[in-house]
Amino acid sequence: MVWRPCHPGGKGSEMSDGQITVSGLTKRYKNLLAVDGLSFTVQSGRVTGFLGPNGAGKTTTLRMLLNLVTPTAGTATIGGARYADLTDPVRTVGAVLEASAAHRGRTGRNHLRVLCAAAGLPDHRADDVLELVGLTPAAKRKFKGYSLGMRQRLGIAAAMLGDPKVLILDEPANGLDPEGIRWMRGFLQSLAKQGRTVLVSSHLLSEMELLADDVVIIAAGKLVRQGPVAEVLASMSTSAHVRVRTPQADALAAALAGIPGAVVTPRADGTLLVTGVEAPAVGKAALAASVELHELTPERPDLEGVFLELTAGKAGIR
Ligand SMILES: Nc1ncnc2c1ncn2[C@@H]1O[C@H](COP(=O)(O)OP(=O)(O)OP(=O)(O)O)[C@@H](O)[C@H]1O
Repeated sequence: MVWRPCHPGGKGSEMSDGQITVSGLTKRYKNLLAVDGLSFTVQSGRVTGFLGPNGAGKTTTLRMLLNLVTPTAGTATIGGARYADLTDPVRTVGAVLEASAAHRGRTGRNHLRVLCAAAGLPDHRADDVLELVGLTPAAKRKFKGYSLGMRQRLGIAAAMLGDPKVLILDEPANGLDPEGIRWMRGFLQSLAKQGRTVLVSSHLLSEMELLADDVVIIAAGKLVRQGPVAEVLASMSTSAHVRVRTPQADALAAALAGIPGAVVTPRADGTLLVTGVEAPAVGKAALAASVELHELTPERPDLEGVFLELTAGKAGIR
């Protein structure tokens, strides 16, 4: 086989056929609908966060995408084809579903060379991907001496051997230290910038807010919300609220009582949570009532808040 790297980045079209389309995807285990008529799309050139409470069906969905689990109904395609029908799966999709496992006595480099041989890829791809994930200095060290972070990088290196258009990762940040997480974020974003499709499941919502362009949120096997992170957050802006610090809490509550929809709730940290009214109106009411303010901060919901609100009561571990 002749190795022709894709040279992503220069020509978007080379990488543009990596859309993932999940349509009516369903998986039943006896009485349990692990995935229940799920439909969503994942675009190339973007990092998409796949979010859901424990047991929501994320791993099962990813495994169906990769033909590791047979769907009860529905389809999952990558670039228009089911995984099983891909003509060149190694170049089309790379996946990291769990922390990398390798022969303990084998070096990282040899582990990757074995995978190259199995996939019909040239040996030098092992060195290419070690470089890509910053593992070159550890290339000749044995796997048993690798830290968890290094094992995660090795797993990603293995997924990148075929220079795939699509990368699928299940909880890649698990067990990484802050530096490792920062590296992962930059790495995945750079792959998306090259036009690749990056689908990453995670329960680290604050991290997802930094990492992802789009999110797909599921609960109890069903789609709850999908779209660009900014839009999903904006769609929840009705629950925007204002944090107020004042030594005259009662007077402020009285001043706000005249504003329809305004609700004042004391918080444990001594501040007041004001909902149903924007910050300028709170400030104006306080001024009119001569209430002294020490803090007036609009708080937009973050992804964590949105996630909890959208998935509330929709089953955790089933
Ligand atoms: N092989 C199986 N047999 C029976 N039930 C299964 C099987 N695999 C998964 N399940 C169940 O399907 C549901 C969805 O599991 P899945 O692992 O897909 O969820 P998840 O969103 O990835 O959760 P987590 O974040 O905890 O990994 C769970 O209730 C799980 O127990």
